[in-house]
Amino acid sequence: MYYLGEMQSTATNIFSAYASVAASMMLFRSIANDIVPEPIKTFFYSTFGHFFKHLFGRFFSKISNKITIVVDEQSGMTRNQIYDAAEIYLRTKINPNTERLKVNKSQKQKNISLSMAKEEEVIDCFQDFELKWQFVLIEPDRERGGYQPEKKYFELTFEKSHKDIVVNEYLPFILAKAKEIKDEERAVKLYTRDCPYDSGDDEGGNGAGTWGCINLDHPVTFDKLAMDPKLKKSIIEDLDRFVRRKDYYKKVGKAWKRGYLLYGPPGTGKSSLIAAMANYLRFDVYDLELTSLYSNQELRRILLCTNNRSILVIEDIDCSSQMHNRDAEPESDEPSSTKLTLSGLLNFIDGLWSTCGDERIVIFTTNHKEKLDPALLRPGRMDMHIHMGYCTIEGFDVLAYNYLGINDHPRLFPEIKGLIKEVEITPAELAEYLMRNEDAELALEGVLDLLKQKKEEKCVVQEAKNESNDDSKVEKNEVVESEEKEKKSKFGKLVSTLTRRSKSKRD
Ligand SMILES: Nc1ncnc2c1ncn2[C@@H]1O[C@H](COP(=O)(O)OP(=O)(O)OP(=O)(O)O)[C@@H](O)[C@H]1O
Ligand SMILES: [Mg+2]
Repeated sequence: MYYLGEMQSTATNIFSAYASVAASMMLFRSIANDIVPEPIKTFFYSTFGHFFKHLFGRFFSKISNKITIVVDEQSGMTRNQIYDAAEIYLRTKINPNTERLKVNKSQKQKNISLSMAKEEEVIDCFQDFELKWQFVLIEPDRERGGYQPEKKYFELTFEKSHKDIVVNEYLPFILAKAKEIKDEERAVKLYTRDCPYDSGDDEGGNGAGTWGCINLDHPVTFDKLAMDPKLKKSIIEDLDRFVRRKDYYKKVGKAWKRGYLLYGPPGTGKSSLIAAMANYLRFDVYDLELTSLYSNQELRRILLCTNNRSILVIEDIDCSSQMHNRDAEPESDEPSSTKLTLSGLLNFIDGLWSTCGDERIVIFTTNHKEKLDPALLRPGRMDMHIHMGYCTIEGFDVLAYNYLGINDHPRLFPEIKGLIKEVEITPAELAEYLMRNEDAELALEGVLDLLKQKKEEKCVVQEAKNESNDDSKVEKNEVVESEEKEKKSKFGKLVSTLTRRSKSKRD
């Protein structure tokens, strides 16, 4: 047996006595296995039925080439990471016929999880061989009194020939898989500066008074977002590529970070997209309100207190940059290097800070891309510019399915879709109307009325425009006419003056 984790020291002589007995047993079993021919074993099995089959099965399997690794809960004074990883990983392998399970939920977990109960076994497959996990719990002997901790460990049994693969590949695979599951299960956090709650998180990085956090219980996911399907696909691919390219970023000497600029009218889903990204990657979100900051130094301090695998969000960057163009305040006597400026922010994000952490995403949002400082739009600054526009037909399909659970309505869908092509309507407006009635048909009628109203408004605006165009044409014509009249009159005057002069000359 191999012991991973804490090795309890026992008296050497007891151990060696045990070892020699065990060795003799092994030798005896091995000889027995070799000398008892297969037909005799089969004869025994068929003749003495289940009892002997079980007995001999156990006996002969024990002599087979199996090895057992013990994965203790503790590794010295600390927890054994392999034990923790195995516990998480094995939850996904629980056999449906298992009769006893344990149920768990910690504060950091989103959902309830099940794990193996005492003495339960789980069979796993790796590459092309089988492994057996058994959970062992040794409860304290109450009669002995005094403090005795309970002892928990897993026994992992497999064929000896696979020992190297298990140690070098299977156990690292379990560590990686458990991390993936843990990330998947942990609640995504939303950090803001004005949140009164502390994270209660001991992962470090959150200086007291710097960021408070709550769970980001935003239910939005990519499939619920109404947006251009190609754009959605390209965003998901971009995120996937980003997270799997750690080595690539290292190789090309770039900080492992990515920047997105989301722009579009209010209510088109910029904030929803950020939440969908966070839920997809299971990254925490740091929502930074620049108006609450007064200097580049403060910004630096704040940003240094953010964790890896996170999204830093600065919404309405056009407003923030205007507000903090503090160089424009002539009466301010702060040295310009300490004031908060957009260039300070960009330099920090692009500069050394970006190399301090891993898997960082920065997202800026704006309703007015055209108002942005060109420094922000410079190629290479934000890796992807994402336009969130008015609702399209595909977007409506997503919303209708999401809010009403329907894919079609023979009468209302065609009319609604026809109007969606003609008018500008945000997904937020549509969502609001789709939610107004539980009855799908009534909700769709509401949407149709809204769209008709929008179309009417559009027509009125168009007519007004046309009229104002006509007016300006009329005005233009009038101006031309009056100018011509004036010219004519001037010409007339000139003619009459000249005629008068020539007349007088003649006279
Ligand atoms: N593209 C979308 N897909 C699905 N729902 C959407 C979409 N856009 C908006 N919504 C709905 O409208 C609400 C408001 O949208 P959201 O806050 O994401 O818009 P925004 O673009 O961030 O607006 P603002 O520019 O005002 O910040 C969302 O909670 C969601 O219910
Ligand atoms: Mg928003």
